Amino acid sequence: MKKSKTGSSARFPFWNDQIRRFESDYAKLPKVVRDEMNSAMELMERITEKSTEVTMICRGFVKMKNPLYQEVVHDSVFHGICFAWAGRCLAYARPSSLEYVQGLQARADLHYHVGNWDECMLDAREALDQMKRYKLTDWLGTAKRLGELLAKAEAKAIEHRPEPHPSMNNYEPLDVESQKPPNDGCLFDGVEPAYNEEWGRHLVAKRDIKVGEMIFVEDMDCCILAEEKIHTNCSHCAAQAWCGVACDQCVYALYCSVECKDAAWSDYHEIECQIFEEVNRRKDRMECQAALRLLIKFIKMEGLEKVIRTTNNYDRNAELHRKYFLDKKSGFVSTYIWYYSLLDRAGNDEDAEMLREARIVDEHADAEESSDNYDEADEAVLSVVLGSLKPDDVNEGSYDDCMCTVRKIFKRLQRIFRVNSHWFGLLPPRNSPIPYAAEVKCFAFSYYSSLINHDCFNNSALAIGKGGKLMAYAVAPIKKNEQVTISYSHMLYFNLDATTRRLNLAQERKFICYCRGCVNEWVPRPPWTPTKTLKSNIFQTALLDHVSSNKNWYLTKQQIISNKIIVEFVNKQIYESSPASAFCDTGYYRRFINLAYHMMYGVEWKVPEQCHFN
Ligand SMILES: C[S@@+](CC[C@H](N)C(=O)[O-])C[C@H]1O[C@@H](n2cnc3c(N)ncnc32)[C@H](O)[C@@H]1O
Repeated sequence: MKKSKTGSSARFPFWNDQIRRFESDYAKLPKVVRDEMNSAMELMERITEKSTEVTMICRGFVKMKNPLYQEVVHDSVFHGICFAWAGRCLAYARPSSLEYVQGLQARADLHYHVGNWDECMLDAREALDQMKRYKLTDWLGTAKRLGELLAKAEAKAIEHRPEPHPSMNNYEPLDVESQKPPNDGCLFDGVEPAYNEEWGRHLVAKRDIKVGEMIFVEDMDCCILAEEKIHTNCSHCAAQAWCGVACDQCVYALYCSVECKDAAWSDYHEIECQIFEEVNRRKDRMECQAALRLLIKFIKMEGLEKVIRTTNNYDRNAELHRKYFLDKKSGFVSTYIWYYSLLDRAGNDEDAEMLREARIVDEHADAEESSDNYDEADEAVLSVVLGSLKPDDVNEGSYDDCMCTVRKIFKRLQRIFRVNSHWFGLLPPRNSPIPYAAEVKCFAFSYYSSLINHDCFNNSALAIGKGGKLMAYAVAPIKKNEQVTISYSHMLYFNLDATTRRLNLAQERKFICYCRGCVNEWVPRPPWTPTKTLKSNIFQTALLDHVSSNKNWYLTKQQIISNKIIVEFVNKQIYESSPASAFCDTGYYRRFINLAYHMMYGVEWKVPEQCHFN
């Protein structure tokens, strides 16, 4: 291992140990990977007093012993850990400190190393701004290095700006800075909500939609951060909040800007604030926090009494309210009923029975919503809400009745969040040759996204952009009148058979999947007509041997990733032409396999009956 210029071995003795243990592994790595690792190590050394984190990085590094990982995944994992570490450093350092600037610089450098030019420029610019703003003494020559890095990244960004794929003739790339929905509305003219007995509520394409085309962009109604993002991202819009502002009262909720802080305060945080920390400690934090925020918003809209009256009214005449099923927009009653009725979709009782028999759903799941189902933790939280929002005319006598209904609504909103919200990942670097797995950033809930059904070979994917906008974009061509679908699970990578996929969905999302892939093992056709099979290269020969040895018929992730031709091809087909990354999407991977098979053997990939998950 290259010796550090700054003498880090003395500062981080554990590193010597790692060097001894992994020198031989290291020697086997390709030079390019070694160089990258060395430069990343140097970057880490620049930031002092973070030895615990650096130790963790090295431990993570060490875990990657599997030789299969070395060439492709090793360095990406390593970089991933470094990113996380630089991020953490930023989160804990004071924005006015040089350490913070160095964190930004390290991250900018890492972005540069993995070819993430735009992000590199953003970090470098922010670091320079911070130095200027806080008049920091530049005793390390940081400003000069940042200036050079910025210039290098700008040059690279121009050189590497991807050409839109020819299939994207009419595609206008998304303006990531503003991400404003066109025509002042949420929905592009391509899709509309629909309802039928078979699929319940769903979205349907009104015209042919091309790969990469934006389907809708909308504001989210509620977003709850994943555990590991609580200290780094905005609690209101999920954006990164490195220089964020915390709530003045609880000092716990973090926001990316004063605008988000004010919006959260007036929508729900004014009340949530009193119990924020407590709710954050709960095992069911996500659904509890979401239900609480929605409940507070509703009560603030028209008052507690109206909420209770509308709920009771709906419960008595659920069928009559079907007219609101697709219409959320006109007034409190329809908005509220639209939310509240989300669970009442066309359901299959036999499925529910099967899930109960398999102990996938709790036998007492229905009792969950019963107003008698008394939970002390809920009670404490709800009494704070009622105490703050109770109108004067709710006297002591009717308080218990109120509490009963509020308890029921709270439980139901929790279930709605579990069923109708979706996870949103971080967008991986655009030009990265390595398909990063998506990192879950938040679970969010919005009108159109809550109507999208699942398909194992989904034709669209969701992403979250700056300003907390939720967007859906096509990852496969969508025909007029076809249902627009996403994939609900990031566990469905690759070649799982229908039974395994269904089990996974049943466990994660509590329903039995009836998508075309699960019902009759449908697989998508490639979007082009193959002219010839590629000449076999070393990789393909090895792969054929591997496949025909019959032990492992399937392709391993590493094998597919290693094939640069395919990576390049798929990049062109899907990734570069998409406004957001298709890598965070699971249907993408299955399509990837299909394309890979097509390119290598000129045949369509069929899912075998017996299959393993690698
Ligand atoms: C986010 S909601 C989608 C909207 C829903 N169809 C409705 O009417 O409200 C998710 C629920 O829709 C149903 N669903 C979605 N995709 C499905 C599929 N492929 N097969 C069966 N049910 C599905 C499941 O009941 C699931 O819990």
